[in-house]
Amino acid sequence: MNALRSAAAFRHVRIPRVHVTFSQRSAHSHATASWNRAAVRSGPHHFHSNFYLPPRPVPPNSRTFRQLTQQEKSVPQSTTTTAPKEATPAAPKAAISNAVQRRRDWAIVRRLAVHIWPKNDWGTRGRVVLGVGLLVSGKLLNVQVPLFFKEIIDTLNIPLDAQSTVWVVCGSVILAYGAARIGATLFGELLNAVFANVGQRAVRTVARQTFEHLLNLDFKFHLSRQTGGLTRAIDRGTKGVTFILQAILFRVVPTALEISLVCGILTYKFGWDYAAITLATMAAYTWYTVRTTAWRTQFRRQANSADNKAATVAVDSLLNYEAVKNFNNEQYEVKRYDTHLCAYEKASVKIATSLALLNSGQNVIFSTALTGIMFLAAQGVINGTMTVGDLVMVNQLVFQLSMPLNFLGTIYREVRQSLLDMEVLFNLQAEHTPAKDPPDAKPLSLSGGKISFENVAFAYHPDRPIFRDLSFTIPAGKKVAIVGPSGCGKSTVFRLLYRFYEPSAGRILVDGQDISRVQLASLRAAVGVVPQDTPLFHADIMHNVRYGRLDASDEEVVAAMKKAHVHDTVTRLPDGYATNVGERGLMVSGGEKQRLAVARALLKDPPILFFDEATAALDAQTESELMKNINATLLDSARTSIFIAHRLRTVVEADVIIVLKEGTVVEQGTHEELLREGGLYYSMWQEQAADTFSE
Ligand SMILES: N[C@@H](CCC(=O)N[C@@H](CS)C(=O)NCC(=O)O)C(=O)O
Repeated sequence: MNALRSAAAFRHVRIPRVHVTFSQRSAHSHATASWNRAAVRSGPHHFHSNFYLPPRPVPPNSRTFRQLTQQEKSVPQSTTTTAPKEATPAAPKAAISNAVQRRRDWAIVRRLAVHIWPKNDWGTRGRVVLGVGLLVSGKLLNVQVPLFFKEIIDTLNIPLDAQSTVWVVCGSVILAYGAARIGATLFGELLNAVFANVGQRAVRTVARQTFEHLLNLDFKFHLSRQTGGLTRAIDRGTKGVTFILQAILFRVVPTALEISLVCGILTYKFGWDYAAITLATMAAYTWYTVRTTAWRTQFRRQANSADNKAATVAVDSLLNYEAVKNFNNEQYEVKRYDTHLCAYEKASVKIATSLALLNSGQNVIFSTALTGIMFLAAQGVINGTMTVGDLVMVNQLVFQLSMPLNFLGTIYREVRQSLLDMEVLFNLQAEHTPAKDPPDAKPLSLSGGKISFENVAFAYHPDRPIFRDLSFTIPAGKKVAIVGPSGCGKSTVFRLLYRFYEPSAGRILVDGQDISRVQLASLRAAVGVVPQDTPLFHADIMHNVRYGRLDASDEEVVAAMKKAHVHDTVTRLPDGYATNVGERGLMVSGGEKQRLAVARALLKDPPILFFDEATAALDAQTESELMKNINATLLDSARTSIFIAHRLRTVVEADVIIVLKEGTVVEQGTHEELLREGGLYYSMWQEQAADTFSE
């Protein structure tokens, strides 16, 4: 039981952070290069290579592990970092029956199987066929090793001629023994190499599909989700894909094949009783391992939770050290920290002691069976029905099975966790399907860009309606402003026109076509926006502006930047257009950002252009400069432009001003007409004029 002993030697008292190679090895190489160093989980970049296995939270037991709280599910951190707090998206519902869970797990495995045997991908299929060939050949060679060993012993176990040499007696069998061992290992490693591609392709496809799906989801979804949670779900889910594929392809299938081969050889050569003992041992071993691992999982969960809490206390106290010092509370904080360390210590001790119990139990079951088999075989030798070589062969055949089985518990635990992570990932795709174009949808055909809202009703929350019955028309090619007090739904007009949201009643028409019946992509291509807060990528200025039209040449970008009056500012920067704007554009001032947004819109050159409070964050001076630029560059007679504005001075030149209040149009006309009317617009104007005066 070398392998079992070597596993015990590698035991970790703390939750293990282990490096391992997930490769199928021949029996003896397993005993030396222990699985404790074998990769049990790998990320998209580490399908076969060594990698860091984070101490992950694991299912407490198969009955209740779906009920883990989010906190418990977060990846435990070292005690000097804060545990991630964001919720994992679309977590599976709590309290589902075992049968339902099993069905879901199988559904996930079936979904993965599609990637192993993808339609029309003959390259991948070829690799799979080759891989299966390598797998079977490797295992066939592996079971030959004890057979050759038997031959060697039996040939030597007869009175030999004094002149005989090893070459004459059993040289060729010894060579065959060595070749079988080398062959088994080589085939195993080749299998790894062949399947690396299949596994990585599956990971890439799942990650790409999820990412694409998330980008296609509507506004509502993104507003209600934390990005950190989403990326973590993708990360963990794709790691789960790798792990499950590896576990099935390199652990479960080869081990099952080896058990069948061993049982077949034993039955064929010595009768069914050997095979019966072997099979019964495998069943008992598996049952004990699964039960004990499920029970042990609670200790890992407790340790993870204590680790997270200790980290939270440590970070909190260190960040607020001033408060700690001001009130002389160092000892109080240490005590708080130590409470969690104590819980961690207790849980870790239980992890170690229960691991000893698991390993001991596994060893007892296996060794008992091996001892029983040795008794049977020894009796066979005494009876003359078996040779000494047969006894050695039976021993080695069964012993070889202990190598892969030594990590059964770990694999079981990790497979369950991977299934959970993948369920979260696949639920993201299944539960939030983005709206599709109707089958008869045609591309939007523009003839000027007239926009009509007809009796539109809409609410973000059912109890707080934004529009009840909104109707207005924006004439083609005109410059129109939508104004009104905060919360009157000005910005929602754009979100509905861009179909970020769908109205609950009424219609929105562009040049007489109902926008819900046209192809969404064509609608969005026709509408551009200069938003209040320009989203900038963590990239250089050239990339950020080109985002308006990805196929624009450098010259076109520069021309747009010149029109937006920001070219000179950029060329004065040491790195010019190659200047990185920083994470979310933090390196760029508000005014520059707006100009970049205008340049982007100029590149897109849409027939309908929205300014969604585009200048609201700017001071009066920058605002008036920018408005001059906009008027001079973006607004030609061919373009319908809509200004959503809070500051009325930016819209005095508009052809039509629509005044909204509580989700309906209360006034409409030119600036002069509305002032003459003396209504809401007039009072807003007076109010803002007074504010400007006092400023
Ligand atoms: N024989 C056990 C233990 C195998 C083992 O030693 N696993 C390594 C990881 S590859 C370990 O460090 N386990 C720690 C633990 O299970 O707490 C099993 O079947 O799971």
